[in-house]
Amino acid sequence: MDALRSSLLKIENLNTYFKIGANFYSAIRNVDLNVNRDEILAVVGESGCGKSTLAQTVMGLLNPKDSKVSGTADFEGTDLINLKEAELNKFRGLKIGMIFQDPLSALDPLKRIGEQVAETLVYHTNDNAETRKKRVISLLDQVGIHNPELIFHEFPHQLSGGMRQRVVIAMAIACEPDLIIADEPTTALDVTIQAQILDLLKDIQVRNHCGIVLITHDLGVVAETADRVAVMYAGQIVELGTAKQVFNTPKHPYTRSLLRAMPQKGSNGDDLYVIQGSVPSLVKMPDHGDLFAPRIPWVKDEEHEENPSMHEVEDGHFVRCTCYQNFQFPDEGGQTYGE
Ligand SMILES: Nc1ncnc2c1ncn2[C@@H]1O[C@H](COP(=O)(O)OP(=O)(O)OP(=O)(O)O)[C@@H](O)[C@H]1O
Repeated sequence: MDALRSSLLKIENLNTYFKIGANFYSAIRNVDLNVNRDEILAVVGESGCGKSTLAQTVMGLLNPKDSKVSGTADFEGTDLINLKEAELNKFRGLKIGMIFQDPLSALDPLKRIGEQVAETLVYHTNDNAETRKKRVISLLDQVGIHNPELIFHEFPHQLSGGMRQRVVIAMAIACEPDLIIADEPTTALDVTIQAQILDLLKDIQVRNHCGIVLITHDLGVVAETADRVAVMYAGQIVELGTAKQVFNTPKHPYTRSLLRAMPQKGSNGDDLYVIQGSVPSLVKMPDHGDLFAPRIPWVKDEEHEENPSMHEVEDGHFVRCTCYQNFQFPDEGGQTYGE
């Protein structure tokens, strides 16, 4: 199936550094990632792993005064990384739609919904006002807003959180972009609304034949929605595969830890696994070796590669570092591991 999907975005050797004090520190490290048409690719990891920075780097949204970027992000033949702002604006909204976590901050409180959804159309099309209005109402309808003519005239504060996120999605799909980048699109919503928004994203992906990058810290969201999954830790992809591969046969200790830390149905949470430690700040991040090693201290040094590389463990399923090969959690015997 994957071989049939055409590549939309090809990220190669992408590095992002932030200036903190007098120095630059790595936030994204040598990321290689393909996003295909007709797929939902989830990027998962704890807070601070670099998911948003990856999206912002690709979209040219970082402040050049405190960041540096190297590598390429080839979108249908154009490298987005070194594009000037004016050139990037031809892609944003038209070819690539963006959905952010907090719909309220994505919307202007002083503008009516219809006007805001129309803005992308004003920028990218020559439609007259009447055609635009029809299109906006159709878009509101497509994202599941039941009374689009009425909502067209309302202000953001008059809508619920779920409705506002539907409006933001309508804005993102207004020009039928080939790629949608959704950064934690359901995090600010309650659980039942989350499921509806994920269903909507899936419908849009199928209907518009686009590719979607779904950034989330919530593996539950991924299991329901994604075709492929990239697991990020400390700015690196540590595991990549189909959702089935990553969920059914997870390899990297980080992926396995995230899955173990997921609440299970019927559990009261008492037996929830807690991953030791936390994602280090950029300043404290080691600059080589297996960056997850400090959080699995029972694994002997020699089990890690000095410069962990990606290994293909089955077709399309990649894992970083060799430490996955014998990895066990302490309650599986991991503490006596290697003795
Ligand atoms: N402008 C910035 N200047 C300095 N450091 C930054 C900047 N933006 C992000 N960082 C740091 O880069 C790392 C990655 O952050 P990022 O927001 O990309 O992670 P994330 O996985 O998306 O987490 P979250 O879901 O909490 O946003 C973090 O250590 C963060 O503190």
